[in-house]
Amino acid sequence: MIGRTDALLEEPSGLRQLVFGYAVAGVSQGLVFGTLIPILRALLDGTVPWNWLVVAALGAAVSGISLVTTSNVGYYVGIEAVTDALMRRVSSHVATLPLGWFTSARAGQLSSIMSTSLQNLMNVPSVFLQQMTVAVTTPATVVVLIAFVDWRISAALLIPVPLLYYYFRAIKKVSGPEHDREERVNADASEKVLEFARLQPILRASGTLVGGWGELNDAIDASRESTRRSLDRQNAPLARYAATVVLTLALGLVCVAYLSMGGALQPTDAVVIMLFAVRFVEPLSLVGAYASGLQLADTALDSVEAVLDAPALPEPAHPRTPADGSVEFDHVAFGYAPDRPVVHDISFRCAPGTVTALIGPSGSGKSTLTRLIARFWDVDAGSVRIGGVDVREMSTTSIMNMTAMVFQNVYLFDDTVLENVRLGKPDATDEQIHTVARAARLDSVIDALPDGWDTRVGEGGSLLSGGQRQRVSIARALLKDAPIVLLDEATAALDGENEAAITAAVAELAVGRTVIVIAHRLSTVRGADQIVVLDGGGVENIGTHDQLIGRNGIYSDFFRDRSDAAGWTFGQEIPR
Ligand SMILES: Nc1ncnc2c1ncn2[C@@H]1O[C@H](COP(=O)(O)OP(=O)(O)OP(=O)(O)O)[C@@H](O)[C@H]1O
Repeated sequence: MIGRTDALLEEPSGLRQLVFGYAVAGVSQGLVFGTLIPILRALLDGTVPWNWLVVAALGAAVSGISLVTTSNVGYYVGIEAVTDALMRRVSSHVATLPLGWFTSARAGQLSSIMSTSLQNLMNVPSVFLQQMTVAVTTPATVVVLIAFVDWRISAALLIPVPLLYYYFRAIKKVSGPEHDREERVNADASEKVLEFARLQPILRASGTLVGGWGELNDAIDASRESTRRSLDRQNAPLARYAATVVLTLALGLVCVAYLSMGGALQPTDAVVIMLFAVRFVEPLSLVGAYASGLQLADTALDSVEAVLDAPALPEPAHPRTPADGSVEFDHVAFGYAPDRPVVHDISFRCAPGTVTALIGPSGSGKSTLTRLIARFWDVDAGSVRIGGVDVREMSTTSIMNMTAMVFQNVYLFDDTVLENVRLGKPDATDEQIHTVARAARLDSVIDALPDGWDTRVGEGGSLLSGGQRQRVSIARALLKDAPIVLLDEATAALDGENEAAITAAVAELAVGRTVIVIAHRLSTVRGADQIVVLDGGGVENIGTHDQLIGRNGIYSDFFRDRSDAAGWTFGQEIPR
């Protein structure tokens, strides 16, 4: 575990030094017990063993001081050198990962690493490592000291040790997958609780709440079942370990009794060694329980390792600068899983300052294409170019500077509206923010808010409506003033005011910029400079509204089959 932690941190964490400090405490504790033999012998001879008493006092002092100082350093190592340093490593690595890595499952995984896994590691240096090291070094010292009196007793005590080690490994082995399973099942249950809270209006309206919500009940049952199963599976090796500890003590005591009956052991020595034997097994009995804790720390390191192993987005050695804001797909193929392409042989060009509408049935690859432009993932074949430069030859900063994204389900920070817009350009003045707010038709929203610009938007922007959140997102994009805008038009039914405001705001956004829009509204599609119709991950047709209407294909079928197209939304409704 220590080696893995040091490897993950790429520098020594200080855990080895801590083990050394705790070992000094454990050995000195064992030596203090060892002085009992000469002390008792001297007392029975009627002398006061001052020298041994001094040794015992010194041993106790060394043990106490090293235990206190090492565990104090352990707190520091746990908080700063391990937990904090790993959090920083994870955060800085995550910042280099492709945006496509951040699925909602990964976000949950990341949050669980930062909150639970790394917190589990925090106590390892000060508590767990201390208990474990002392529980091993004290009995080890005691057994060596017993050997000075009679080696056969030490041998008897050591016979079951390999068995103890075997059961220790067995407990650790079974608890590994169980911890993983428990972590997954508990994360799922927490996710379901959140979903249950969010879905309240729908669940109540549909009467699904009678008898509880099945999915939540199932998740809670699975969580309980997983904990029960985990305890069950650890129970057998734990019981075997405990029985072996008792066997060790019994062997030691039988050996002492045998030797003292044969006269090989003085009665006083026999009594003290019996005490030693008890002292030998006492800490060992605790070690079994530490196996599960050690595995918990290993599981935490596994999750950290999984994130750190995710390959960073390769940055070009010599980044190139795009000539303009054009976007071009050149025979692009891409799939989320190897050998399962989601889009294939995609080729089209969006000239600078034009609007391209992407339409097509659900799952045809519209979102995937917009995200490939911002290099959420790298293509499997072909090339995505911005201003004539392959995005893989551009620095991530340059791609981010060139593109602004206005997607559905806009996430806002739990801060004021002003600060949420400012994110588009952190050094923007309030005046610049007010100007883009007017263009994004956000000013009317601000006027109606209780504290105007200083109104907090709640977690994720929950205090604003979907349409209002999208206006904030458009204002951000306007403030950023990137030459390329990737837009996913809202599919949700918007009220008249939001609909008109967003249409006007998008029109502002389109002025002088290259816009690639996943279009759901007829007005957007009609007004686009080119419409790219996708089907089954390929380009089915490209042209303007007038051109496509005159050709056979999905687009003209759509208009022919429906007489009143004005109120339709594209996307899911396009027939195959
Ligand atoms: N992160 C992902 N991991 C794996 N598969 C994905 C991922 N995102 C999308 N897909 C799959 O890729 C295919 C194309 O999805 P995409 O979201 O690009 O289509 P779309 O045309 O935008 O669909 P919609 O109109 O429903 O949003 C679908 O089969 C989808 O299930």
